[in-house]
Amino acid sequence: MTISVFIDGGHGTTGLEIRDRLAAREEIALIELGDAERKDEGARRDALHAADFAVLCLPDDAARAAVALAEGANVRIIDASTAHRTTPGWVYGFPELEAGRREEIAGAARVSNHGCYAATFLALVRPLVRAGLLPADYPVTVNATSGYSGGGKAMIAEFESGDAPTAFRNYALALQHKHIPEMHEHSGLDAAPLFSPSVANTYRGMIVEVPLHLSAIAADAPALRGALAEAYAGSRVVTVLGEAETAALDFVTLERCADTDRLEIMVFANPATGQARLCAALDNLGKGAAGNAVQSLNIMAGFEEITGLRL
Ligand SMILES: NC(=O)C1=CN([C@@H]2O[C@H](COP(=O)(O)OP(=O)(O)OC[C@H]3O[C@@H](n4cnc5c(N)ncnc54)[C@H](OP(=O)(O)O)[C@@H]3O)[C@@H](O)[C@H]2O)C=CC1
Ligand SMILES: CC(=O)N[C@@H](CCC(=O)OP(=O)(O)O)C(=O)O
Repeated sequence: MTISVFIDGGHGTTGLEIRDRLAAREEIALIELGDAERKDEGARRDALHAADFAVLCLPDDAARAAVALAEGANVRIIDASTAHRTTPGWVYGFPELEAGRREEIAGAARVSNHGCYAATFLALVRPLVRAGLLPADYPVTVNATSGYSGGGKAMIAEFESGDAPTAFRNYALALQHKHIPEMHEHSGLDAAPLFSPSVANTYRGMIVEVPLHLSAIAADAPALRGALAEAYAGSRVVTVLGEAETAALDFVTLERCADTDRLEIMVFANPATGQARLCAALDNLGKGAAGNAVQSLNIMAGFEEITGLRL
């Protein structure tokens, strides 16, 4: 079977990454627009109406407009933007997050790709809330660092301007960020987490950490690790490091999963202090964006789920 795929925003950071993963695949025919046409509404409408699948790699407002342009077409859409991540009628496209989610993605006409920070956070927290190990009323804090490609073309240009502004900076200091609604809604937590993101002067990669006081949750590290391992058993994309593997680590680098589509989870803990750090690493452009979009496309089209992924 051959499917046709249009990447709207295909010249942007995420769009090019998805193109990289799809271009060589015989079962996929890409519908591509040249520089003169790629922002032309008529050309984009035609492409959206001609394609079996469209992947939107656009700013939020442009993604909403693309969905309107696709009205009346049979095209099935994966939106990589933030626009539809908590929108009724859209499936939250994180296949590993819930039992049955793959099947929902497989049958969906509208799938929203998860946010990069949100996916990494949810991968850590959602199985623990579901298992009752992390009480829904626990006041969760999320510390996260991204490579600068997370900010798209504009931030890449800023960091690569030849006069790199900084090695590392925090942001979202007004305690608002576009990923918080999906982090809250899909975690099962009562309250929104306190999200503390930062960006480092390296192109790609991400680490997300959730610190926990074990005395407040009545679960120890083996129980947390066990629940996470059970949640992702059999997945080649989301993996949980065992106790010995974790103990051998002195640090986790931002680049740990860079240039891959993997998401790796580690549970660090000290029984003497009763403290733990849930930690996960991925590539913001890999499982955080393009890798996950391709995984969802594979599921929707009935292809082997990990075809084209960098594992
Ligand atoms: N970068 C990342 O790590 C991640 C990004 N995302 C999401 O993916 C989406 C794309 O992000 P990213 O690739 O980083 O952004 P970029 O800025 O790198 O790319 C966006 C692309 O969209 C094009 N574009 C803008 N408006 C229109 C329009 N009206 N019609 C057609 N094309 C248009 C831009 O054109 P031009 O080239 O002329 O500027 C650009 O090529 C965003 O919603 C982002 O939130 C999701 C997860 C991670
Ligand atoms: C470093 C940086 O600026 N990152 C972006 C988030 C990455 C991204 O594009 O988020 P989506 O997954 O929602 O698209 C930010 O904090 O706004």
